[in-house]
Order: sequence, then structure tokens, then C-alpha cells
Amino acid sequence: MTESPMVVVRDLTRTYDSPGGDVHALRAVSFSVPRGTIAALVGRSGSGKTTLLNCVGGLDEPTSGTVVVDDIEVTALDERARTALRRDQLAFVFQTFGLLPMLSAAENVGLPLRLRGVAPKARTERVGHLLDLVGLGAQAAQRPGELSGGQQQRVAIARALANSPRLLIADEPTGQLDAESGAGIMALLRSVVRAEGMTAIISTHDPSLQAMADHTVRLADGALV
Ligand SMILES: Nc1ncnc2c1ncn2[C@@H]1O[C@H](COP(=O)(O)OP(=O)(O)OP(=O)(O)O)[C@@H](O)[C@H]1O
Repeated sequence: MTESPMVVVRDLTRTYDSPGGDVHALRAVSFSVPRGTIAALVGRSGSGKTTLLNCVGGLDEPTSGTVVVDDIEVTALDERARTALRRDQLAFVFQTFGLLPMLSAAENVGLPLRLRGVAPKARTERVGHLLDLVGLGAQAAQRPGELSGGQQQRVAIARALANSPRLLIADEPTGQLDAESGAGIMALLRSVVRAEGMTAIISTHDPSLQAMADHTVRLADGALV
């Protein structure tokens, strides 16, 4: 029997009401992402990438269509079940890193573990391993403001991996970084996704980053190209 894909998106449509009339952010988009692979999501600004990632990750509800992640129909879940899915199965990485400024790198990475009630000793071990994995073992005590943009994104990736997610969703993870740091983050994402046997969908504007993905999902004006 062949394995089901990690992500199946079918006829996904998202229309926003706005004062100027309906905005068709997604128009009947269908695609799938096989397990253990990395998909690059590309398209111009406003083409619907963020909307698509938010619908896949259960942060937004589509107007119609279905999303299945790891054989669970996300679009059939209520808010509570979607929250549980996000917490237990998914990891998000955003352009703006989303770290808590008053916490050290280690505390930021350990936060999802604390929220899940992992005991302090096990937490310290896992945080140490994750910071080593992203090359920041020596910066554990530093706060986000004391780290470069690329280092902050490494902390955010380590935090995203804390709960061993099945699917990593990254929205322009290199958008605020210079080309060199961006390439470093993309290489890191690729190696951790491979090492952990995860699947990833990563939106990017950068053609050189697309080349590192296994396949490309291209959007133009809300539709698949
Ligand atoms: N809450 C909203 N209300 C109304 N329109 C919205 C809303 N969110 C997004 N849109 C519109 O939907 C379309 C798709 O937006 P989206 O943010 O998904 O694009 P994007 O490809 O991620 O763009 P960028 O690369 O600039 O982040 C755009 O026309 C945008 O203006």
C-alpha cells in the first residue's frame, strides 16, 4: 500500500469580505506534499501564500475546500481540536521570529515543553540538544535582542522543533535576513527536516532557496500555476 501524503489540499478557496468587495485570496487550490519532503511555496506578494499556510495550519478557516494533515481533516475540526493539532503536530516559523524578548534563547526554546508540562531536567536536556542542533549552544543565555537576525531565526527553529512536530510550516523564514544568513537558515531547515523525518512547507520569494526544496507549489493571484 502506498503511503498517504502528509498534506492534501483540495479545492481550497478563501474569500475575504472587504469594503471594496470580495478579495479572492485562494481560488480552488489543490496539491499534496508527500511525507518526508520539503515543498517551496512561491508567488508574488499578495498571491495568497500566507493565507494558504494559515489554512493548512488551522490558523484560518477556508471559505470552501478541504485540508488533510497526517490523515486528519483539519477543515472538519472545531477551534479546540485545531488548537490541539497545532500544539501537538505542527510547528510554525514566521518571518518576524516571534520570540519573547524577556526570555533567554534557552527559555524561548523550552517554552513549548514547559506548556506541555515536561519536567525541568528532561526540558534542560532537550533544550541543550536543540540549541546544539541549530549551532547556538554557546548563546543559550542570551536574549533575542542580543542575537543577530539569523541567530534569532535559529532559536525560533529550535523552538518549533521542541515538540517533535510532524509538519513544519514556515512563512518567509528568511524574509528579514540578508542573502547569506537566509541561505544558512534554509540549509538548516533542510537538514533538520531530513534528520527528524519531518515534512515542511516553506514560503519564499528567493529563487535560490526554492532550489533547495523537493518540489514547488506556485501561486499567482490565488490560483495554482
Ligand atoms: N484579513 C484580510 N482581509 C482582507 N483581505 C485580505 C486579508 N488577508 C489577506 N488579504 C488579501 O488576500 C490576498 C492574499 O494575501 P496573502 O497575505 O495570503 O498573500 P502573500 O502571498 O502571503 O503575500 P506576501 O508575500 O506579501 O506576504 C491579498 O490580496 C491580501 O490583500
